Amino acid sequence: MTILNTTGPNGPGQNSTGQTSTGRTSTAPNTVGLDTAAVTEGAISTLRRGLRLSPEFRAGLAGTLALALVSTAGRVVVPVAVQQTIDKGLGRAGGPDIAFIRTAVLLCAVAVLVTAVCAYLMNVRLYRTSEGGLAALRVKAFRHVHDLSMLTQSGERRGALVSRVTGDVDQISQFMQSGGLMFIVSIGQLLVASVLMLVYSWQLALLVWAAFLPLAFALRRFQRIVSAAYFRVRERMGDLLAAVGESVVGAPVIRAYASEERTGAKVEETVESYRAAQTRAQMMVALTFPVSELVAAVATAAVVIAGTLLGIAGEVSAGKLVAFLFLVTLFVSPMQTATEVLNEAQNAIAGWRRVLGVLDTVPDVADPGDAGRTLPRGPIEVRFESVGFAYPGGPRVLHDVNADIAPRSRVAIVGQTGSGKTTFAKLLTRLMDPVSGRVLVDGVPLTDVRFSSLRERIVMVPQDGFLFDASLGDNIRYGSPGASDEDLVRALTELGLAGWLAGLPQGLGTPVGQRGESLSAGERQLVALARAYIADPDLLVLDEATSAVDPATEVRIQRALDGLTRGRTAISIAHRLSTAEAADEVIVFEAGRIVQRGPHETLVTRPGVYADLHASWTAQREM
Ligand SMILES: Nc1ncnc2c1ncn2[C@@H]1O[C@H](COP(=O)(O)OP(=O)(O)OP(=O)(O)O)[C@@H](O)[C@H]1O
Repeated sequence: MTILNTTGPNGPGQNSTGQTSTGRTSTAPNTVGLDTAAVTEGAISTLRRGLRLSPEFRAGLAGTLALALVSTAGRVVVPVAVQQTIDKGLGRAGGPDIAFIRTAVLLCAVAVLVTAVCAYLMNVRLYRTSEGGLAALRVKAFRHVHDLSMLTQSGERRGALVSRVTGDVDQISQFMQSGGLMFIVSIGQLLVASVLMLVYSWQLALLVWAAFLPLAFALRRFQRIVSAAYFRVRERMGDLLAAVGESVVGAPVIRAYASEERTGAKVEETVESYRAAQTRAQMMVALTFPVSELVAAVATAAVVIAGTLLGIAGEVSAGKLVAFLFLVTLFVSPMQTATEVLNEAQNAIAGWRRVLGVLDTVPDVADPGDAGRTLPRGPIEVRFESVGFAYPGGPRVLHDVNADIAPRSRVAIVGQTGSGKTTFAKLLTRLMDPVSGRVLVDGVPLTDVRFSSLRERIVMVPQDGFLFDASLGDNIRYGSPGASDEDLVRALTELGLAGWLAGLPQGLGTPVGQRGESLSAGERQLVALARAYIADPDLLVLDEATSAVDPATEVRIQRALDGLTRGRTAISIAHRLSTAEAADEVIVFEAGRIVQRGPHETLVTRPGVYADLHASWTAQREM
């Protein structure tokens, strides 16, 4: 089935057993809304799952880690050189050994150079790997969004959905490229400094660890609080994007009703919420800076005092004590950057959770895939068997709907607003699955038909045929990507639209503008009909547009509709009296039930819902 106003083909994401790309099995096929289970998941588990899902991030990690090790090992060269220079060069029994000092300085210079080159190479590798991983993650998340049903998508505001695929992935990017880098270097630095400290003086090493151990534990606990704060930040960003997006898309309505003030206030509210959440999170992180500074100062003072005492007792040489002070600085700086890394990591994990929230969401309308059936070509027969439907969390809106629609028949669906017509059409095109009963096409349950076959055979033309910011020809071609310009011209001619095409300034090349704004409402409908015609489906589901058009366009639309529906099964949600009159059969809905069906001529003579609707249509037309 194809909804001709929306997207291209669905991307992969779910297999025939109902598994998502993350490997979770669906336990609630009717679940809608994005998965929020990840919110309660631990940081490490999120990180692990995220990395498992994006193996690209791990590509060449061993090489990068080796470079990180060399570049961090190089950092201890200076303290070692200082220690050697003092103890062996300057403190030699017979006076300073200049040759030794020169060699030590030279070796030190070479080591520093090697360290710098390794650090550069490590950066380059990290950037390459992380950008590759992020691009793959974006594509994966985007494709999965398209696998989700309309119902799931409508549970999440569009802007927030966009933010999950863009902003949230960016947060991961920042961590992978700077926080992650700092993380690797910091761990390496901590290890190397610790080992050397142990070699120089185990007593002083224990002293430094004792000073920092409580801080390490405190940071671990603190991480959870910061994590929750950053999750709120990401949520507020989603709200902000949704509000801004809505205000831009709805700009004409906002202007028409002079509600700029109200809309502005709403957007400002989301900006303010984002600011408050971000400030709160950053203030928490900022608190860790002075605390770690304090601990560093205490550790340095303790080393100076204890080191001096050990020196007097002859257990530590002057060179080792000076080198130790260098090492304490090396040990302290990862502790301080840990807060920064924590900041980046929490942000990234919050982002990752939201991206995983998309990927974890099981598509509730599943493609049977290769296990599914392919429908043969030819006019389609439709059958609704005791179909019931309720939107998530809502009451039943369709009750025990039974209907048989013969191949090639033109059926008009009519009823008061809210009576269930669109819901009926959505079930027929498998945008949603019934809560009870089943829908069959050519005797095959819709749930057994593979999406590719469904899209080929069934086409839905919604009321507001969405047009992409491309040429008229390209918009029509969405119905059949391989169609040539000649095919398009032939299709338009067969629909009686050759005159209209000839009147357009650039013919098929005419740009339609964003959402087709350069065309009139009637012209947009013509494009939607031509798009459906070129797709050549066997079952057409038309949600008739309600927008008023001029009489000439009305005639064109009617002619195009006749051409489009000829020889196919066509089910129209009729908003026009003429459609119901011209149909082979009319199905009348009231409060989610089919209350009447039959030809217009019969129904119009019987007292009932249809006769009442017809009377009010006729009265309107005569006004
Ligand atoms: N996405 C949704 N979530 C919750 N309830 C919905 C949703 N869409 C429709 N409904 C409800 O389902 C019922 C049937 O709606 P439906 O859109 O099928 O009516 P309709 O006959 O097509 O109306 P209209 O002629 O105005 O388009 C209504 O009560 C409506 O409020």
